[in-house]
Amino acid sequence: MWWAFLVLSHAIQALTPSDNSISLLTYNACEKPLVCKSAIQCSIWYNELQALPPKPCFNSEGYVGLCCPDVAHIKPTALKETGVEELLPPVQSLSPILLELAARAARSDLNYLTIIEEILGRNDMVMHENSMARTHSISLAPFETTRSQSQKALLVVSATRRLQEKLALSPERAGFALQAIDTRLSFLDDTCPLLPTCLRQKYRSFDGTCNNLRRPSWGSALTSLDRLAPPEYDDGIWDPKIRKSSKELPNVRLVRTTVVTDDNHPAVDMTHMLMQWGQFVDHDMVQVPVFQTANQSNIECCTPEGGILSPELRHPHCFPIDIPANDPFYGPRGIRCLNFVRSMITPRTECRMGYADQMNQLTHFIDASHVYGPSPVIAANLRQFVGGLLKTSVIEGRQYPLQDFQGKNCVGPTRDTGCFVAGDTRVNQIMTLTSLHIIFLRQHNYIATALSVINPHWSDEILYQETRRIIGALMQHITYNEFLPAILGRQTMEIYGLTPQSTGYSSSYDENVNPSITNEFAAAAFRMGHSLIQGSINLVEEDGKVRVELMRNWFNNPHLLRQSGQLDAVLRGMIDQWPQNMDEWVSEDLTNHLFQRPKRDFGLDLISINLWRGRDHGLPGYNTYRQVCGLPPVTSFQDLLTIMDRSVVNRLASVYRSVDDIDLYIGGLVEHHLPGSMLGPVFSCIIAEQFARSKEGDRFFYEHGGQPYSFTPAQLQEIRKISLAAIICDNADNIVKVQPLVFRHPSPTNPRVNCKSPIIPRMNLAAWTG
Ligand code: HEM
Ligand SMILES: [Ca+2]
Repeated sequence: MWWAFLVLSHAIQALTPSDNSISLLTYNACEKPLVCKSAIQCSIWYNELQALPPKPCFNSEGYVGLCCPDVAHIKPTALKETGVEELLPPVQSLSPILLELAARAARSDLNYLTIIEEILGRNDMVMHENSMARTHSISLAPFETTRSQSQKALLVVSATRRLQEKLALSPERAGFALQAIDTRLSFLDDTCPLLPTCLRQKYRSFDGTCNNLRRPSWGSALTSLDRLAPPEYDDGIWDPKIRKSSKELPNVRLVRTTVVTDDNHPAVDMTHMLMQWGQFVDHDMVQVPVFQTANQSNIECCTPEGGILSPELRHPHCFPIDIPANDPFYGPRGIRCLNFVRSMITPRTECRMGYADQMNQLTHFIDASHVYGPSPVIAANLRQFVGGLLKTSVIEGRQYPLQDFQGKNCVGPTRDTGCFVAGDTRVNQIMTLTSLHIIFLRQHNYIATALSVINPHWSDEILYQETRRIIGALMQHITYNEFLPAILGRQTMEIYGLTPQSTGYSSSYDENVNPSITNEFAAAAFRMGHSLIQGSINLVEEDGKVRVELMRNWFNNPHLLRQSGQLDAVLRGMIDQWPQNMDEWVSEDLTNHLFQRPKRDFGLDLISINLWRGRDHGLPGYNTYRQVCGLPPVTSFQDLLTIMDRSVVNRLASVYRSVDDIDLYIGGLVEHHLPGSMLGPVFSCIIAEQFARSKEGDRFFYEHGGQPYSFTPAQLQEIRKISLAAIICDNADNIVKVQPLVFRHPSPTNPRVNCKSPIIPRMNLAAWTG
């Protein structure tokens, strides 16, 4: 074992009180194969280090660090693109007349949809302004450009359904065999997305196009999610999955109330900031919008009294969640329906007919699109076009994101003072998330200003783009260096080639790896973060006094952050408070009170929504993904006893008919964790595979060398010094002490230190002198 080499001398506690004053004369060498690294550079080994008395040392630059192993690398294993042709059944010879008929019928289906929308609109079947469903729809609203893309996919789906009817194909064959038909050959040629022409630009495009020079649309905004396993739509094409082996699946709310309860099981080694980073990076990676009507109204599927709208009054994209009459929470309140609108779909880049795929309206890459915006138009609105800076609003001398005084997307006092505007529309969802948007905005302006001093000759454009490139790299570095090791554990990191290097370039860019977000990641596995959320948010004042706020009172209401000292209180709270563990216990603030409106005592249920979203996307069940992940499938509930707690298995068995019916989300949520990880094997596999493709498939990934515009080795070393701790120290209003690894709870290995301490290194931007 590597740690057998550790020679234990000083305890780190001895260092912390006077950490600024340690003389370099007390330099400690590390015994090989250990090397002296700052805590942030040893984040990946945190679990092992914590089990041992720490050995402080000074690295060559004078930073106080820990003796840490030099990380070895294992070959990455992201799935390679096999090429559509290899997957397709032999091309069928369909007559051009049949194809034309199907295409024309599809166009009339779409016209029919417009007529239905008109009639529903005229009859006032629209969503109430002040409803919890409205708050939900804010999180999932399409951009203006999104709709036309989705209309194209609706045409392809309709034409596929018409062909299915005509040819009397089974659902199994319809979704797959019809992929053999290229829409460009079939009077649907206008549904095929145009490919951009690419130049070798130094900077990422805003919409992610031209990252892959051979496949310019890979990973770009408005393209489809990829799949690890083929969908199981009810009709094989796009109808939601409502049964398995001809038997109806259990009601999702019943699954949620039977299996998921609210109980306090905190992860005491971690902090709530871990949860919050998860959501922050998620909002860089994926947003699947839901349908709105042609005039951009939100779709309502429930009656004002809480029942399900009758089918003739319901929009065709409604997929309302049915609440059992005897539901312990909603039952007594007379609520029998939770609003749910289907996810938008988009044509696949290969322009094939066949089953539907959902759309990601963001760039799939981790590129800080949530800071800058996922399109040139959105990005331009957020820029000052002076000095490389982003626009801000200044409140009592402090920088905040822009405010939208017209929009009515917030509740509480924020409704009158204006919601914040950032590169992602979910910025106001919960103030802990908003606080990260604020400090990343400030970090951008801080770096742009520093670069303008170093390089007075740089134009606004160069200052902006160079800073944007650094911020994108920081997002990636914090995610791979601090966040993923805490979630996945070191072993999974290494198996999937996710471990950041300590020096040099990575050579893992592979133009055959599709960087797209997978449907399994977005609609199930990464929603594991919902289990980490604390229903109460701690706010810690400068003097250590703690105030507690219930999350249910703060959805889309970030006004508190405008008040002096409150941004710091939220940030201090997050690096102090534990998160909940990833398991079947989830806070009631999310499972009964999500987006609760003022003066109400109920909201939505995020876990039911997650399960329903999986069925909306046609995701196969948990057992399928055991096989996708190389694990043996289970054949009975008995088999699950080695994988989950007995009480959970009993509860699953009481709602699901067969183990094959278990939804991916609930199965992944309740698995026993892998050693050193917060996740079980199936979620680990889906999440690690995603981050492998997000690395290997991203030409601009910060560690990649060999690209015409890779960071220089010196710049890369500076980026490697950065931690979320440093970003908090530099951009909060007045936070003076943090632990170096903010996702980990303070401990002797990770003690709170002064922000100015050399234990928390900073980038030296002189490496960008140009
Ligand atoms: C207070 C915290 C959070 C709230 C209120 C929240 C709420 C939501 C809501 C309402 C949705 C849309 C559900 C749907 O209609 O399908 C969603 C989606 C999602 N959430 Fe969260 N979430 C939170 C934290 C997190 C965290 C910590 C993570 C991950 C670590 C996460 C990952 C995701 C993912 C991956 C999606 C799917 C995104 C998409 O495909 O568009 N969330 N969340
Ligand atoms: Ca992105």
